[in-house]
Amino acid sequence: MVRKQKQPQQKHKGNDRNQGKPRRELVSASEEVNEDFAFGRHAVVESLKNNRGNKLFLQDDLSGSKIQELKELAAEFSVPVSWAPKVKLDKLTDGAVHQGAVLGITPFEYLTVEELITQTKERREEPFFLILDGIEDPHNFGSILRTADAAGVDGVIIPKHRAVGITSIVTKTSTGAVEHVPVARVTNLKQAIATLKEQQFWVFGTDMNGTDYRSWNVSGSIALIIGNEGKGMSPGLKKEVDEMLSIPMVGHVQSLNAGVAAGLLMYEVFRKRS
Ligand SMILES: C[S@@+](CC[C@H](N)C(=O)[O-])C[C@H]1O[C@@H](n2cnc3c(N)ncnc32)[C@H](O)[C@@H]1O
Repeated sequence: MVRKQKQPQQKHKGNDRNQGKPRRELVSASEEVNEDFAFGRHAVVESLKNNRGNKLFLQDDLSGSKIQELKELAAEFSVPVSWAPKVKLDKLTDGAVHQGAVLGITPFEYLTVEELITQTKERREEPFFLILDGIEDPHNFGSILRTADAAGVDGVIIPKHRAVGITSIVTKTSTGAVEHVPVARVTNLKQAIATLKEQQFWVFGTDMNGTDYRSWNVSGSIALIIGNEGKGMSPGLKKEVDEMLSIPMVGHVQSLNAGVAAGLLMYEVFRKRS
């Protein structure tokens, strides 16, 4: 396949650093339950650094250097700190593991596909996007975002309906990668793919009957589609791709976990482009 080159450019989200000190107060955390939250230390740190924090809850019987670091970061970004018992933090996070740190955050800002393309092309000649065709499990999505950040993926495109968005579990599972990987959310993936093709992207699908991914030509601007955990890729989208790819399997199971398949494929691009 002939692949087109793009001009280098520049990036998206900025971190507005505010000054100031956190207020230290002991509160009832239940007053904040209607907010979006990030929890787990890595996720909290990354959300604070990305200036999305509006109130930090720390477990009142914890201390030490990690808690101190969080307090200092909150101060740097003018985020008030409240101390709450573990049981309150458990309530805020629905019993999930929060490591003593829960941050009230502003809602995640999704991009449009057009914004994603424009922003990415400002800094990358040959962008690599991931398209998630109906990933429903927040742990899969979070783990895919974590690998996407590690492997240098330029952006992720998700559908608005019948798929998980950026929830607090996704944020936690991504260990903060959600603050670094731009995510576009669209009402129609077919339309998004058409937009990518207009911009000279090569679009690749995945299932068990495609070309061996080891012979994948990853040059040019590319987008890779990962299918739903149960149904795989929708048949309508398979018709839109330039090529279907498969990861060979020699055992007894019928397919890999979506996050594992996505990880192998993301790192194949990384390996071939490095
Ligand atoms: C659990 S699989 C879906 C299985 C589904 N029953 C099917 O037939 O496609 C979820 C997604 O992971 C990716 N995947 C899993 N195993 C794969 C493999 N061996 N080769 C390529 N992609 C794979 C595909 O994107 C697939 O849609």
